Amino acid sequence: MIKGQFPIEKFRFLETPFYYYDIDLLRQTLDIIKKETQGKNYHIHYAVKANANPRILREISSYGFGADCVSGNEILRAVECGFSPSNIVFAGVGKTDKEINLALDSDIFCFNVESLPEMETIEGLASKKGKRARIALRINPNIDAHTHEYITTGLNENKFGLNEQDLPKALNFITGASHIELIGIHFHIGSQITDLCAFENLCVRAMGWKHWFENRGVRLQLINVGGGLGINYKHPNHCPIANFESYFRLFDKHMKLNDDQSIHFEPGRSVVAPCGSLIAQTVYVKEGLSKKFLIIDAGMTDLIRPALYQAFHHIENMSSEEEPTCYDVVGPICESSDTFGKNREINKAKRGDLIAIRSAGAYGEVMASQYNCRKLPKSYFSDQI
Ligand SMILES: Cc1ncc(COP(=O)(O)O)c(C=O)c1O
Ligand SMILES: N[C@@H](CCCC[NH3+])C(=O)O
Repeated sequence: MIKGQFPIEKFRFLETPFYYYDIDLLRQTLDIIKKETQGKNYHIHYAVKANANPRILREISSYGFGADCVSGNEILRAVECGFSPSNIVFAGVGKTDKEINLALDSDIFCFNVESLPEMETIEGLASKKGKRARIALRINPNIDAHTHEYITTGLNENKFGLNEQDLPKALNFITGASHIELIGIHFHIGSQITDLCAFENLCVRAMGWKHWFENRGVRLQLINVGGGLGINYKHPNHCPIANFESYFRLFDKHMKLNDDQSIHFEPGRSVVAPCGSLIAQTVYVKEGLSKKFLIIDAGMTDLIRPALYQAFHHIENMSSEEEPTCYDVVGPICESSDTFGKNREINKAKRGDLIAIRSAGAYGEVMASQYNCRKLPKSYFSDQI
């Protein structure tokens, strides 16, 4: 841990557990994304699902970026927090009529369509309103993203997107429809992708589909390559920002588009994960038969990723300078999977010590639950405490 990185003295007055967001780090990350995409035909739609905290959303929207939403409520939240509807894309395999109507009334930029029946529904609802909806077809490219099986999305077995064999039917329907306009194609192959080769494969596949459409007389305005860029969960202090330079350079190199065509990106985790930490307090240090348990007051209800995907988060004891000791770090929830880390070397702990679970800014606070009648965690920001 970098000394002085967290305002521990201030933390002592706050009820734990809570999320703490480093706003400077978030801004540094957003600055890099802006720098890497400026002057190119690149558009960013931040994936709201990763963190929908209003303060975080306002920071991101203030950079002029768009939003990628996956529910009607995310659209409402994004607009409330400063994102322009004309910069919102709407994905999801189960868009309801109510959500589609909301998106049509809000005049969002584009629906990322995931099935033939969804496309027919959008056509029908847009027709009733006398509107024309812009759509991009989400294609399942059958690419292995080499990430955890629960967060891979672009394989044939996954529920997302249209399969190759659906595309002629989709195109046929669009040709005869007067209330939808096909403006692009969309992909999202998975999350926490650290092997950039997966994105290279995606570029090759996307260019293939672009030609497929062009050969059928369809000129696409955009290719949306989704999100998925991973971060370094092991070393949050050494690598606090995702490798955006290499990521965007890869698309510069492999996507050959015309001047009037653009690439859209939907990063989530890479934008917000590093800036968030879950701060907890040590309730007990318990000697087990063969191990020591560090029992903290945060649980899987506050951060479910370790329980759900065996995800690794770096854990540190902010209150101790003593020699590291090996602990299983666990929460108070009545589930054995309520474990944040096993066999972790952490500075020797005592009751009351403050513990930081790092890189928790994405899919942390948004996935919190109230199981065991727990309170939802609060959030604090580096420039406000
Ligand atoms: C369609 C879509 N776009 C973007 C994202 C954001 O992905 P990530 O947080 O990995 O960047 C997701 C989530 O995996 C998604 O499902
Ligand atoms: N919630 C997952 C990622 C899912 C991304 C959404 N498709 C995580 O914590 O890693």
